[in-house]
Amino acid sequence: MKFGGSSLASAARMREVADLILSFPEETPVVVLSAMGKTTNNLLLAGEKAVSCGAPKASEINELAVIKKLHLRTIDELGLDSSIVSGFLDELEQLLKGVAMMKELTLRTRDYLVSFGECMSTRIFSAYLNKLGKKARQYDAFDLGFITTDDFTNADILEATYPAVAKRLHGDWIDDPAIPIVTGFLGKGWKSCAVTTLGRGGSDLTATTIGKALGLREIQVWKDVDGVLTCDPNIYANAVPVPYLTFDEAAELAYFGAQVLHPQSMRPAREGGIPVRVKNSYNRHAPGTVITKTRDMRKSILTSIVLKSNITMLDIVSTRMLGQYGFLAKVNNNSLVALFPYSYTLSFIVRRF
Ligand SMILES: Nc1ncnc2c1ncn2[C@@H]1O[C@H](COP(=O)(O)OP(=O)(O)O)[C@@H](O)[C@H]1O
Ligand SMILES: N[C@@H](CC(=O)OP(=O)(O)O)C(=O)O
Repeated sequence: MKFGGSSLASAARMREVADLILSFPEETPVVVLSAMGKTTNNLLLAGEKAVSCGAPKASEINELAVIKKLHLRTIDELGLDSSIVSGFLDELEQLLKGVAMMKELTLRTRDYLVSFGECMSTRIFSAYLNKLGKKARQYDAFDLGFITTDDFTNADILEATYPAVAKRLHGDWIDDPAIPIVTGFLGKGWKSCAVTTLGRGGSDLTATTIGKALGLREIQVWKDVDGVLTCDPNIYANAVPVPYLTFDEAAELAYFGAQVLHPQSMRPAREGGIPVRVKNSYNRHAPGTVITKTRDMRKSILTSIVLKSNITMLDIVSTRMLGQYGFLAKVNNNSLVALFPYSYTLSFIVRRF
């Protein structure tokens, strides 16, 4: 079960999520959590401000105060001990001072900086479940076996992750059963051994990776909408849930910008043949969207519409392309979104910078 930042924005939401998990007493879920609310955005903003504010002012960055307030208030309202996060909050402040001194925020430091969000949310939630009498154990994905490429801010999960995660979670469960509470979004670079992140929204990928590693029956991704909708609800308020999708359809929607799922997250589920259910933590009885390998295609012609902004369409027309090959190899495809090859026309859709 994965819960995104929108499901964990406050102490009240944490209570609700705990209640939801405990409402399946016969299940033994693995729980994956994102950072609370908008914490990742605030950490990134704080990092950017630190670059230019000068070391003495780093402690006064507004986003740092917002992050501190949210986490300390949540701990207080849940009746937990502030020592759960105080070490992280102190270190975060030191890190921002360091960034301010260096006047530089590398991609590697950026990943370390944002990791504080998931490290804190999982510790708070795990402590809360334990307080409720439900035994839980917190895991940092980078210590659990999530091994990634060293592409900071957009790392890819390596194959070695699956056996490593399975071994650790099985072993711990046999030794001392407790609900695992795992940080989403984070990994460990295989060469650098530094904290990496899986790209924005990467906790969905953490969840499907664990699903495949353990061969689970189902992967549930809990959001703040009634499933994957026919359109982004911020663009069209009357969008309705799509009850069934295939992995390919969901991956395609995510790739073309439907923010609801991480673009890579369908891959492990597809490889493991594990259904993904997208549910609403604010409306738990809504059926949501079930994503599987195949579905009945007879009823729907159009599944969902994605709007992608800042793109340009380029048509290249030349009769010299007829019967030729190797033309595409010469095209710089760094910003390529889609390509339509015809006999002597190439239509490109590229990102606008
Ligand atoms: N086609 C779509 N279906 C559902 N939600 C969408 C779609 N396109 C964009 N969204 C947005 O995605 C949000 C959910 O994704 P996200 O914010 O990543 O959730 P979480 O933080 O809970 O993981 C919704 O609140 C909605 O605004
Ligand atoms: N906290 C990270 C990872 C994530 O998956 O978040 P969410 O589940 O809230 O989209 C982010 O904001 O990108």
